[in-house]
Amino acid sequence: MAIIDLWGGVECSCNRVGEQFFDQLSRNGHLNRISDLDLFASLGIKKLRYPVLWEQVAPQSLDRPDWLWPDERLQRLQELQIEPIVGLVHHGSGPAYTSLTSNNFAPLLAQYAGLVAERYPWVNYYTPVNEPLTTARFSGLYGLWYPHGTSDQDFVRALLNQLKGTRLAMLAIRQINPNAQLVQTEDLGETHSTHSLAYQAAFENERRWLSYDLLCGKVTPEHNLYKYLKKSGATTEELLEFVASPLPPDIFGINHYVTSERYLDEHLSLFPLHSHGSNGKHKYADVEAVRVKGVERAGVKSLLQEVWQRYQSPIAITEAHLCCTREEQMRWFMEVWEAATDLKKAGVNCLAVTAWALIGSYDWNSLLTRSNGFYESGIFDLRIGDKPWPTALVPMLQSLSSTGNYQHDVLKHKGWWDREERYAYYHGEKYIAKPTHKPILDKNQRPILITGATGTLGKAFGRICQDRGLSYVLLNRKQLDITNQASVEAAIMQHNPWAVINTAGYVRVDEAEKAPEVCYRENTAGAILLAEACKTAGIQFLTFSSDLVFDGEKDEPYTEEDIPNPRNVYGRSKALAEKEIFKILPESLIIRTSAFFSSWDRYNFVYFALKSFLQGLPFAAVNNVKITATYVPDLVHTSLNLLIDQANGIWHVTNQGSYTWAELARLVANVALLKNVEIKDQPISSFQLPAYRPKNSVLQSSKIRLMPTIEDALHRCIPALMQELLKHTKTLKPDLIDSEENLSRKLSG
Ligand SMILES: NC(=O)c1ccc[n+]([C@@H]2O[C@H](COP(=O)([O-])OP(=O)(O)OC[C@H]3O[C@@H](n4cnc5c(N)ncnc54)[C@H](OP(=O)(O)O)[C@@H]3O)[C@@H](O)[C@H]2O)c1
Ligand SMILES: Cc1cn([C@H]2C[C@H](O)[C@@H](COP(=O)(O)OP(=O)(O)O[C@H]3O[C@@H](C)[C@H](O)[C@@H](O)[C@H]3O)O2)c(=O)[nH]c1=O
Repeated sequence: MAIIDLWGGVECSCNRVGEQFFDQLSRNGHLNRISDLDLFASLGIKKLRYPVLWEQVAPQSLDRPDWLWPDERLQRLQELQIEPIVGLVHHGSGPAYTSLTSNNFAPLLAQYAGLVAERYPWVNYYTPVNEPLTTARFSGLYGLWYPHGTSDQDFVRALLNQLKGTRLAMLAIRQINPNAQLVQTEDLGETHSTHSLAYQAAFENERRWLSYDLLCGKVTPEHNLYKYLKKSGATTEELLEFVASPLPPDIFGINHYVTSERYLDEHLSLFPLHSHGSNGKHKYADVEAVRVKGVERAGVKSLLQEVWQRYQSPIAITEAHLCCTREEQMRWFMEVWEAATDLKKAGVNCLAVTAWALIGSYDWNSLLTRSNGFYESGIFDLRIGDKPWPTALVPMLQSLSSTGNYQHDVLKHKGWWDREERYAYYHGEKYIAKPTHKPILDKNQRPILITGATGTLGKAFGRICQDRGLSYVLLNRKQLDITNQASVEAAIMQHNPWAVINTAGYVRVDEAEKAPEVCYRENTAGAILLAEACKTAGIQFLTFSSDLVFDGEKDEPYTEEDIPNPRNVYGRSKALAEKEIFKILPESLIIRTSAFFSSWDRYNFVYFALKSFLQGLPFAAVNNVKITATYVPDLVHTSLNLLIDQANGIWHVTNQGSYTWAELARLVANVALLKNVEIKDQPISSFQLPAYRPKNSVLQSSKIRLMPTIEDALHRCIPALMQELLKHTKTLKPDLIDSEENLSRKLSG
């Protein structure tokens, strides 16, 4: 039985930048997808942080509120027996007829809150203003959000108005529902620093409590920040009003992120420009403490203990979310859940952990100041399928909400925030962590078994499993010959993997025409043997197929729904493998992909083209065959996410975009900033290749929309590839690169 509750929350920030409102609900589509609520209910959540946002219900004036959307949604939550924690303002500054520094903000918010309570008198939990201190920092101190203040005066005014608004809102709500509870959320990350900035860290470590201290009436003239507030424009009356009639939160909601703890350092040159700032006295960088070696982070458990000791009131984690790969998201949530559960067992009144950003969020990497479509998946991923795709976190949360426990092999390893490779800074120096390269990362963690250790894809899986803290065994042909049943069964017996990834195969397309039996043995018979062994062992199986299963007669891209009709031996061996594998193990995951490129190997078209260009040699390229190309690291990351999500069936995973080989060669030259390269466009027939090549083998996925474009991937690949080539290319033609400055910019990526 779980001793704490699982809550959920939809990322619903609606912040204003200039005259533009950035609204997550329309970005993540929840605004028009009520069916999400049923998905949320399937997680076993008891409460849902849910928006009835002021900016959306009464954008023009409080006289003409539009209740259509919240009526429908709150009614559905009642039907689903999910208790809403209603949020009225989420990183916003209110509708355009008010703002965080306007004196009408608090009374108007209270008026709106009263209207909401009248409409939904059964609602018992409210967060009138989410994270008032964070919003006041971004809107009043850092100038990022409206009204774009950059002073202590604006910061304090914005903070006090939000807290006065919260107090008055709860009073108005309790006129209607006296039992209504205030769930006050805040991000309380501790600040660390160098010795010389200890004073600023001490100030910030006091300031982080201000929302709670003010609401609890603790900010008396004796409070450490009372003078600071007065100096920054707060009046004695408004401060003493909080003391006279405190309105302490009924539940202290902590929004805690791996980046919440900060580190201040005056050695600016060490840190990226975007982290530089100042307090008017010193210039310093403000970075996430998790990246700084030698900084002892408090961590979520001690933070929750600190809140408990300070306020002795019910607490809950009201936002737990990590922008990262599946297994890391699972590890982060599990760490927070275990911390809360342990504290509950130790007598702390810790109520729940909230799975935040259930359907993900957009553009937090720009602090919600730009619409670049940078998406972070949540418990559900919006980039897969035609409805929110249940990631591997769904079965985890379903188990936690019912039993309080969950087992998965990927959880038996530390998260990146606890691994050496996280460090980027150390004692005033840049710090490059020495990767500790060992496959079996944790003896009692069952590995992923990867075949094809000497191959392009096999090696890439090894590297990335290491980087992601996923235990793996990478076996070469001697250690596991996929065409030999005894060898396959022995390897599975010996390593007891939780999944098998087959990257082994015969890829010499032209030679296959003359050696069909070897090609079929390695691409078909071998893959079938592995599928049978996985079926017997009851474990997951992932293998790779190719765009060459198609005949190329279609003018449009091929999707997963298209019927294969291979025109060469290699393609036929792959198509047959697909069919036979699903007969044996229908839950298999088969990823069709095409035309690899990476900076980790030299047997790919991008490498050949770049090498010719740098040698000033003409490069002959096919101009009448259209393909999609695939950046191997992107393919591996996506494949691992799909495997951990227990996806099955056929999936097309390539980078987005389609080119002829000649067009791809030109794109490579452009991205590498090379001019005067000689590309000779030639029809495929001129290459007289033994194997037929379909004139169009462009792959597109009707299921997945998360792979970056080919151009974006080339920008990430070419700097390392150039480094590689310049190291090994004797005959470099300098005039190719239009300026040294461009060469160094290109090489630095
Ligand atoms: N390259 C592409 O552009 C591309 C595109 C679409 C799909 N694919 C598919 O992706 C997969 C990986 O391709 P890749 O480019 O990484 O190929 P690769 O570099 O040629 O590697 C193939 C690997 O398979 C191993 N292998 C072959 N037969 C084996 C056997 N009987 N037992 C054990 N290992 C065996 C090879 O070992 P040895 O070194 O001992 O021969 C080699 O390590 C293949 O299924 C391929 O069809 C590739
Ligand atoms: C080397 C080279 C190739 N090409 C063209 C001709 C070929 O059709 C094409 C690629 O040549 P090859 O690498 O031999 O690839 P290929 O056509 O055999 O490629 C295939 O390999 C299979 C393993 C994969 O499953 C397929 O997805 C696909 O990538 O590029 C040029 O235009 N100029 C060149 O200099």
